[in-house]
Amino acid sequence: MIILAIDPGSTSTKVGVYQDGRTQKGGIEHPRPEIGRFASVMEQFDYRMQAVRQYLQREGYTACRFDAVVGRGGLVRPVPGGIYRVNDLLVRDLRDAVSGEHAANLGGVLALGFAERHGVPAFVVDPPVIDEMWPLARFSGLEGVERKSMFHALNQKAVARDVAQKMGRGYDEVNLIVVHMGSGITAGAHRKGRVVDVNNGLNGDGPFSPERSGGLPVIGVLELIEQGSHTPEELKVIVARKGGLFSYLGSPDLREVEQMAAQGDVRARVAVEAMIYQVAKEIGALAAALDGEVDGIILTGGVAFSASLVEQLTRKVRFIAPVHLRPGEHEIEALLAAALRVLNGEEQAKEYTGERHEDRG
Ligand SMILES: Nc1ncnc2c1ncn2[C@@H]1O[C@H](COP(=O)(O)OP(=O)(O)OP(=O)(O)O)[C@@H](O)[C@H]1O
Ligand SMILES: CCCC(=O)O
Repeated sequence: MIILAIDPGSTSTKVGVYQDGRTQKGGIEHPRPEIGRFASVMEQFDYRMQAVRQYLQREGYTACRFDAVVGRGGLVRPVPGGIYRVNDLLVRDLRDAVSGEHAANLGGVLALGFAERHGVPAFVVDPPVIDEMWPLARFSGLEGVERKSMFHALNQKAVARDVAQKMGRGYDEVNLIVVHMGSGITAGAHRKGRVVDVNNGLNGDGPFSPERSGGLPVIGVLELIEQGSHTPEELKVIVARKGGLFSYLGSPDLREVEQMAAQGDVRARVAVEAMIYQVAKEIGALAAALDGEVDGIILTGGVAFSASLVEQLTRKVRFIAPVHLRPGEHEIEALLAAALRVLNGEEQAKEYTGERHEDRG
């Protein structure tokens, strides 16, 4: 059995190949000036196809016949968690960016691009739009503006299942707070297998991150528009891509920022401390949402590779529950394992119908 997994991120495309029990993982970096040439995510399709093709050639997979291709799910309409066969409707909603622009929108279309050449099925798994929020979490405080579920669902669920298993319990038996810290930061309350509350970093909700603003004082933002310094369209881009560490220091790269701090840049040190402070507050809020019944806190994503950040954050939140580290992302493994479950007949792929799903139970 040979399966190809494709996981597009904002500046890289990660690739995985499963072959008879073994997994090979790798990736292609896309320098910001190169990727910045494209006006939209979908315009990158040919460029990313070519990059994956070159990667497969380099690694000696040219003559391979894949049995399935699986991609990271994108911002389609809200759906229940699970594995989805890539169909025409799903491709249309990814192309139309019905729930917003994100590099992940390329996952399903790239998977289909390769699958069609091999005459095999393409799947996506646990897209970021999974909606399992309970009703109270949907309130924002203003009628007509609702909090929406959009988060690093694939990685959060993969590490949560892994930690639950290490605890000797099922994912649906434990309460976990999972914090994915990458370019964006999302923190989810996983209550017995269901993500009942989570911040949507792309929409200006939750802690600030390397490149997202997180929640902002609304009046301050409105004043920026009144003063004419930014249009609403510009502000939407800033909130999702040019906020956080980037806005304070001109870099969304925590490694670079930590270097600046180590060389005595006080602004860099304090900005990182502020990010840690906000993440800790978010974890505290989710602990309250779970009535204090928290079996573990999981720190994951690229930022969790920073020993100093993890140490400072752990000191602030370990009174809540034991802290587990799963640095980096575990998306390729989760994608390949899901496709394998479908091919082995252990799980059925769902049909994407484009109907909006909200778990309001
Ligand atoms: N060893 C490290 N030490 C400190 N920071 C790191 C390290 N490795 C990666 N990072 C930081 O992690 C961030 C990127 O994380 P990651 O690769 O998970 O993000 P992404 O895939 O671009 O976005 P996302 O995870 O939000 O989809 C960057 O700010 C990067 O500097
Ligand atoms: C994956 C959606 C959340 C984010 O990128 O911040």
